[in-house]
Formats: sequence, structure tokens, C-alpha cells
Amino acid sequence: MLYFVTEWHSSFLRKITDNAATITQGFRSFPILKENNGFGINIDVASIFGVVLYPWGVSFLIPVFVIGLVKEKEERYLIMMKMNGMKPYVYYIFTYLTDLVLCMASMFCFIISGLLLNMKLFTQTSLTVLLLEFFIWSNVQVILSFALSFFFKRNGTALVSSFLIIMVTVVLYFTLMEEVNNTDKYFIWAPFAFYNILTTFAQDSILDSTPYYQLSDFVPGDHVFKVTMYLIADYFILLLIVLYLSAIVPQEYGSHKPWHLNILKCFKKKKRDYDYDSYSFNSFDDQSKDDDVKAERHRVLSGNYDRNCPLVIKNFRKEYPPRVKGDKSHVAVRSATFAVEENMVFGLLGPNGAGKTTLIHSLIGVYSPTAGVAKLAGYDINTDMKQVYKRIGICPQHDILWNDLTVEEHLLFYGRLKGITRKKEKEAVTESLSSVGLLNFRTRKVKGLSGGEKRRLSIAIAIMGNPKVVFLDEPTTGLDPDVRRLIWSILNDISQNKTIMLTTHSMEEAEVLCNRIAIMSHGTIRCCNTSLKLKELYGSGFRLTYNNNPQKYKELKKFIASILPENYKIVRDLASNSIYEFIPSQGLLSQLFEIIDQHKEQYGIIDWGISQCSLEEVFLSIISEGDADAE
Ligand SMILES: Nc1ncnc2c1ncn2[C@@H]1O[C@H](COP(=O)(O)OP(=O)(O)OP(=O)(O)O)[C@@H](O)[C@H]1O
Repeated sequence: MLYFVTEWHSSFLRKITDNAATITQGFRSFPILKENNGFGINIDVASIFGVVLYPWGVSFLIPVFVIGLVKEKEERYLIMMKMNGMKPYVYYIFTYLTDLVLCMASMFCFIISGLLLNMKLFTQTSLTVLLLEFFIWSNVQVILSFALSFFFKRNGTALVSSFLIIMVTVVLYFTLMEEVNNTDKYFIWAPFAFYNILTTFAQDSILDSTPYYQLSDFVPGDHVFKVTMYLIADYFILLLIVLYLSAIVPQEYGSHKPWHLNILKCFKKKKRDYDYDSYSFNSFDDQSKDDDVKAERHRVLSGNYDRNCPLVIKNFRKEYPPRVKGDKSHVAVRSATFAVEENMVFGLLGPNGAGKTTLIHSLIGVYSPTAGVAKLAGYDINTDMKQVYKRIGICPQHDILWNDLTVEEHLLFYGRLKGITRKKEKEAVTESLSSVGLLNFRTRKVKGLSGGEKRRLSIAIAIMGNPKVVFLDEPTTGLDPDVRRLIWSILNDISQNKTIMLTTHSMEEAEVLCNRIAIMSHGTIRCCNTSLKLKELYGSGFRLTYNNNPQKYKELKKFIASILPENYKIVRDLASNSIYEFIPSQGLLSQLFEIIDQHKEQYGIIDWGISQCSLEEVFLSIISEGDADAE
């Protein structure tokens, strides 16, 4: 059809122009403008999508940083580092710098991909201005994640919530874009300020009518300059918020200040309220009625102990500030005074909440003591903590280990914290690992270790560098009997030339390992002696236990009363089963065995036995006394 129409027009043309003109057929594309992208509009599609996607792209690291910080809180890595002498501010500065480097690296990738994709925002905006803005934004991201991390305790919540915060911010920004551009108050929220800067650059580069953003444009009076100043101000506000929150938000460990930070107290000159050598009886009264505790207190406070004692505590007290305003402060350790010599394992027993962990944590600097003094390995914990950390080892109640580090890396890390030199560290690692039987696990990652192996690694960390004093907080809790016995034999071997302070809930463990045992309840040391002595002092002597025929119950009861000494106590009195406690006179035990054996059929005794009281009974009796005192 097109052919016939063209031929008809062509013959008409030839006729009127005397064959001078003719129409030739062919196909050609429509002419397009060089920068038209084929749609007739001169725009950079990548930049348009970029405007929408940039905010997401430049904010995705915030949730990642937040979960990193919250995970640290959850896993308590910082506490373990603190127990080994690392100052929290060092940890936070390094976390900040690591996050900043990560952020800057991701920003570089962002800029390089923009340049490779030939996106105008990156090709046409001054690179110096871009780098400056991204540097400021990287700092803001890191400090913002620090601030957000204070509001979460669990990793999962932190992840979801921080993603939501970023998502809502981006959506809100695009909804209010026009308003944000014209109203400065929105720039108080740092992401709004940075997104606005990015959008301004992107719009400048999309629209031909305005020139692209250059360094010379970045001067006072310019919109981007003004928003950048807001962004910098936001950074400092966030920094102040982080410093404030770190002082007032209660952490699982460590103390925190009231919301008003006790500012007035800062101006008062701090008085040194102790002097190690002259510290004596004038402090808090010891509540213990026990003669051994009183004697130990007298011995230590009057200075009658070996001056080389690696562990000396005088009138040590720890009060926690009240959790609720108006409440009284909580006294976790009332007043502890004792000294432990070298080559000794000192067991600290007590029910949950007795104050054992608080005492250890106050000694190793996790908390500062409310009153009292202590010397560890010859150094005063109030003045020479740096020296103390080099000479002590700590195995905390729960394993605080990094899943992705190897066994050796853990030991190297803590060894360096303790100040072991590079030359000696490999040797120290080998020594420590062979003591706990983990030499073959040297290169294994912690996530591949069993519970017992992790515990042994925690003990290896504690004894790294051959410290003088080792604190073991419930080292075998939750382990099976086999592993528990293995750890006992390890502890027995490593106790040479050391002073070990061990807390445990296992009486058997205390009996096996400890040369001296102190039982603590309600923050007070109730007794302190060897396990044998404690049994003698607090145990109710011996126990007669029997099962019998209920028909002869009354006669049997009379018979037993007639053969036991007058001091007997009935512990259990059932028709078919009874327990009596008594303190035997000389020779009575052998007589009892004979008499009961002769009369057992006559009184219907089915089976019977006599046993000495256990440390557990001593423990229970002391704890119940402590409970009565506390009421
Ligand atoms: N950070 C804290 N702030 C306030 N009170 C605390 C704090 N930590 C512990 N306490 C309280 O101090 C008391 C002693 O606690 P601590 O953990 O020292 O006891 P424990 O003998 O080690 O117990 P467990 O055997 O369960 O570990 C408890 O009443 C406890 O509630």
C-alpha cells in the first residue's frame, strides 16, 4: 500500500518537475537527542532511582552496629575484659574506630559504584564535598548506633527495632520531603539532614537548569552548607547523649549515676577515706558471732599475718545504690576481713544472693567497694589496680568467650591484656593449655568446643601467665560428674604456688579442693575454718537412721531413747522410718553398733546405719542461723 502511494506521488512529482525530482523509498530511525535516553526527556534514570535508594544504601550499617553493641552487652565480653584490666573507654574507642572504618569503606564502595555506573550525582558533584559529607555521616551513623544501643537488651529486638527506625525515617523523609527542605527543625534528626544533602546533590545533577554542586558552592549561606552544620551539631548532641546515657543507664555489672549525675559532688574534693596499714577496728561491726571469724578479723586487723599474704581483705563492704528512688541502698557484703596465704585454696560458700560474686567483683575492680581495703598479690586494689591485673586471674561464673576466635587467640588476647610480652606469650599459651589438657585444641574455634572444654578454656585464661591469685567463680556449675572430677584434678594441680579463691555451691567440691572454707550469708561471713573443724563445730555429731516395722514403733522409740546419750535430737519421727542426731561420748559408737545389732529383731528394725554429719548439714545449719539473724 505504502509502495503504491509513494509511486503515485513520485509519478506526479516527475510530471510537474520534468523528471527532475523523484521519491526514493527506505527506512530510517527517528533522530534522537544525544542525552534524551530515547524518551524525549533529558534525564538520568539511574540518578532518579538513586534519589529514592540512596537513603537506604547509606543507612543499612546502623542496625548492624547496634546489634554488635547489644550483643556485647548480652554476651558480657566487656565485663570479662574489664575483669582482666581493660578500661571500658578503650573498648568503646576501638569499637567506634572499627565501625567508622567499616562505614567509610562502605561509603567508598558506594561512591565507586556510582562513578562506575556513571551516575551524575557522583560524576558531577565535587568529590571533595562528597567525601566530606560521607565522612561526617559515617561518624553520625556510628554515634547514632551507640545511642540506640542503650535502649535494647536483646539482640533480636535491637535488630528489628533499629531496622524499623531507619525504614520509618526514610519513608517519613520522602513523605515530608518538601517540608523538610524548607524547615530547619527537621534537621535535628541527623538522618533527615543527611538525606536532604544527598537529595539536593541528586536533584542538582538531574535538572539541567541548575549547575552541579562544586566545592566553591560550599560556603556560608548555601543550603547544603547550612544542613551540614546541622549534621555536625547533631553529631555532638548525640555524643553528649551517649556520654550521659552511659553514666546513668544501669548495666548488669558496674555502678551507674542518678539522672542528675551528682554534679554538685563533682565540685567537692574527694577525700581519701582509707589508709591500708592503719585500717583497723573502727569500721563497720562484723555481725558474725563465730569465734573463728572474730579471731581472723582480730588477726588481720592487728597485723598478725604474714606480710607476703597474696590475698588480704580488711573491713570490705559493698552497697549497691537503690534501684528505686527512696529505697535504701542494698548491702551485698556487710564487712569481710580475712587473709589467705600462698598455696591455699580458700572456699567461699553461701546460698544464692549471699554476696560471693559481689565480693569477688569488688576485689577485681568490676565494682568499686563502698568501704574497706584489700591487697592482692601485694598491691592495694584502691591504688595499684594496674599491677594487680598483671598478677591475678579470673574464671567467671559463666564462660565469656568469642565463638569465632580459636582457643589460642583467646589466650593471646588475655595474655596481652595481662602484659605478657610477645616473646613469652607462645610459651605462656602452651603452659596454660597443657595445664588444662587443651593442647590439642589450640587452633579450634570456641564454637566447636563442648561445655566442659569451654570451662577448661576459661580456667586456662585465668591461669595464663602464672598469676599469684586466681578467682574461680563456680567453676564446675552445670557440668557432668566426669568433667567435674577432671576439673577438680586440674584445679588441684594448678593450685601450687598460687592462692585460689573459689566460690561454689557444691559441698563435695569444697571438701575436695579447699584448705579453708568460709560460709557467707546475707553479706556476712558466718564461719571460717577447715571443713573438718566446721563439721566438728557446727555439725550435730552423728546420725542414727533406721527403717522399722511400724507395729513395734512405740517400743522401738523407747529403746532408742534409752541407748542414746541425753543430748540426742529427733530429726525425723515416722512410724516406719526415723533419724536421730547425737554427740557420742567416748566409746559409745562401738557399743551402739553392738546393742542395736543384738536387738534389731526384737524391735522390728529392718535396716539401720550410723553416719557422721556432712558439710552440707553444717552449711544448712549456718544458713538457717543467718536467716534468723537477718529477720
Ligand atoms: N548490680 C547489682 N545491683 C544491685 N544489687 C545487686 C547487683 N548485683 C547483685 N546484687 C544483689 O546483691 C546480693 C548479692 O548478690 P551476688 O550475686 O553477689 O550473690 P552470690 O552469692 O554470688 O549469688 P549466686 O550464688 O547466685 O551467684 C543479691 O541480693 C543481689 O540481688
